[in-house]
Amino acid sequence: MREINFDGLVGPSHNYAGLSFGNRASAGHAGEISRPRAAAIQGLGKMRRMMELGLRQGILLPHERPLTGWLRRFGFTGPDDAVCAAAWRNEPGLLRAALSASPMWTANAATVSPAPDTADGRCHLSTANLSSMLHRSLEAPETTRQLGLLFASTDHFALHPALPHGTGDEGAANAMRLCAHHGAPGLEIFVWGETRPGGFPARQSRVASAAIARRHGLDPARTLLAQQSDAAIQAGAFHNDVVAVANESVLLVHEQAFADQQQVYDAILRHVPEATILEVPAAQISLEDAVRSYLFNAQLVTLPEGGMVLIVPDECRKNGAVAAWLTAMTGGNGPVRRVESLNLRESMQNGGGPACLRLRVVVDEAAEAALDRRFLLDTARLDGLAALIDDRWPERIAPDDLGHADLWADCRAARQTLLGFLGFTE
Ligand SMILES: N=C(N)NCCC[C@H](NC(=O)CCC(=O)O)C(=O)O
Repeated sequence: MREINFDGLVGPSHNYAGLSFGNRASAGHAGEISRPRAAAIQGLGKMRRMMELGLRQGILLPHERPLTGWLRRFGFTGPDDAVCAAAWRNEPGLLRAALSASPMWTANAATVSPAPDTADGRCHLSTANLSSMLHRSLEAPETTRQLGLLFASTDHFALHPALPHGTGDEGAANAMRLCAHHGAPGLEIFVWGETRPGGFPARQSRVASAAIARRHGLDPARTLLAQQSDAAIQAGAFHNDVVAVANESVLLVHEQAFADQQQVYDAILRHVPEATILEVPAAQISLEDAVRSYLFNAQLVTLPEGGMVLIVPDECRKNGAVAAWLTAMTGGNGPVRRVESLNLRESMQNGGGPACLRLRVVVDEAAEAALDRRFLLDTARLDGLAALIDDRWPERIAPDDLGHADLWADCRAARQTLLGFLGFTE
């Protein structure tokens, strides 16, 4: 079995609206000028690198923006542009939400349990409700639609709808899987948090995590619900994947990721005795540096020829403590000897690193063959996408541009061109 990464293609409306309370990068860059074209090209650069490494790469598509149908539910009427204009005049926050390109962070699209872990031997997926943030709560219906096409084969896949709102679920960003190798049964770890009054919100609820494990038919003996540490949430780790990343038998984790660190390590070593836990001490890298650099939001991947590579954002090289730790790690005797760094600055400035931008799905050959090919990339399609983005994606978006009909028209047209190129007729 092997892992396929489905990256979210950065949509043409990518902008900095400061919509995510508790996400320090989102707040810190609010009101700045964004560069959607550069953002999308940076994302494609990561996909290209993954393919060069011999890994299978797919995409998920930007959603319709502005999402006029959603704005209509607030009582705005008339033609689409009149709806958007009225929303901008009366409730600009609603138009900002309806224009967010947040579906690009597909680690939050769904939670995935590969076939070896589930009772019926199919790969189970649950669309995330993303109900904690208004702009992200719009995503689930379109995400379900795309996942329904991509994973249409019920012989191999079972897709569950989003959980009811109010039970916060942010998808794979809060789940980890430890196993001997991708095809072996794994220990699935679901990380949930509790909101402290006056603090940053915890976005994954225990109720949601437990429900997903139940729905996916996981063996309770190989399932762990682990509480995220409050220190991590307050430092800006709004998802677990900002402080931990796992791949096969390796866990890279910050010392302060969980409320009970030892409970997590004990469970891992019980189920995967050969596991390597690379714990980064707070004395070497503080939670603040972890959040600033997004070290743990790396993609840790197994290469076809064996061995693992850690794909980090360039910000890790610029942070002295993190750069020193990475040099020491690759020089040591551990399972991760290679680190590559990529420029994902446009996404990073909204709090999305390499791992946020991808949904990982482990499949066998038969399940892979059943996937909708339109979501899979080869070099020719990647080149075609780059040319299309160069041509159609806005170069820059300033905060006031969000209220202009020209931008709405450009975003709609860019997406239509993309859908046509990829073979989607709507
Ligand atoms: N950690 C993972 N897996 N995903 C990162 C998601 C970043 C996203 N940022 C935003 O939604 C910012 C949008 C804005 O401010 O305009 C979020 O906070 O949900």
